[in-house]
Amino acid sequence: MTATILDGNALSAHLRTELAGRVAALTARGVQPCLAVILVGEDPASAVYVRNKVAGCEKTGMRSIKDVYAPDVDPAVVFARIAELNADPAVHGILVQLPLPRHFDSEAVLEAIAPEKDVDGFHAENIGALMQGNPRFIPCTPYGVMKMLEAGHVPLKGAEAVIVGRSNIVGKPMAMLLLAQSCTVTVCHSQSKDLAFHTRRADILVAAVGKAKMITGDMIKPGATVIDVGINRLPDGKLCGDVDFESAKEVAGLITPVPGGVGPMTITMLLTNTLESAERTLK
Ligand SMILES: Nc1nc(=O)c2c([nH]1)NC[C@@H]1CN(c3ccc(C(=O)N[C@@H](CCC(=O)O)C(=O)O)cc3)C=[N+]21
Ligand SMILES: [Mg+2]
Repeated sequence: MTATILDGNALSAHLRTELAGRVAALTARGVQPCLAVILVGEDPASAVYVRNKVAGCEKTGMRSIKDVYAPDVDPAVVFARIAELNADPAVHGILVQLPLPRHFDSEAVLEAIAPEKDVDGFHAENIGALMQGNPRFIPCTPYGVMKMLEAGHVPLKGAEAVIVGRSNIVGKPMAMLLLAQSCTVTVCHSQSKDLAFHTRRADILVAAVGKAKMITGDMIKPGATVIDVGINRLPDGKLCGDVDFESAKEVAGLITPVPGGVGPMTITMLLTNTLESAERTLK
């Protein structure tokens, strides 16, 4: 038996059709959702992601603003622009693409974004609200993973969930969301002693480490749901995940591909957060 694929492109297309309807309804009431994206520097992968975000806005009827700065820009210029976007009532979401160049204090940049426009969900206030079980914006990648688990009818209550990776962007918020759904959650990381011992116990395995193909079939419990958050570019230019898809698909019950899995869902949830931010302005 080979695993059933959880198709992030198909689920995204479905969700974005629903979003477009809500965007049209809100626009008819005089509020067109608007996302502002700030990109500093010319990292080609970042440029692709930002282009996908802007295209996602266009296709769902949202407005977008894209500000691109030179890699050596004075951070004060970016802080001033964030302040301007914070104060602009026509802007509902602000995203500063990460990673930022080294002369930036990334944390300070994220904290400068108005929490009610922080559609990434990275501001300390929003992370705190998520931890308390009262989220304002759920970080887009873990939010997309939860939607994929829902679409796959994956049972969560009491399930053993193992997350590999402890980043602020994926691993930590992922743990909070799965915990809120009553999974038993284990978070593994680079210092974990016997990684395979943990991963083999997982009913739900989330790989978010950034190491190509590091999760192999022998590390997976038969029938498990395997969610691959990794996006690694191989020397030949091809994208691959943190999971070795070829061996994993022979063991897993459900699996997400790369590309076409979590990546497009991340953008779909960004659009969702932007729409919801705009909807809240009418409440
Ligand atoms: N402030 C901020 N927010 C982010 O959400 C954020 C960020 N910074 N920095 C970088 C990461 C990465 N990320 C991706 C989004 C979409 C795809 C995506 O669309 N992937 C496609 C393939 C795209 C390609 O061809 O490269 C796929 O997996 O099918 C990937 C990665 C958002 N990030
Ligand atoms: Mg990590």
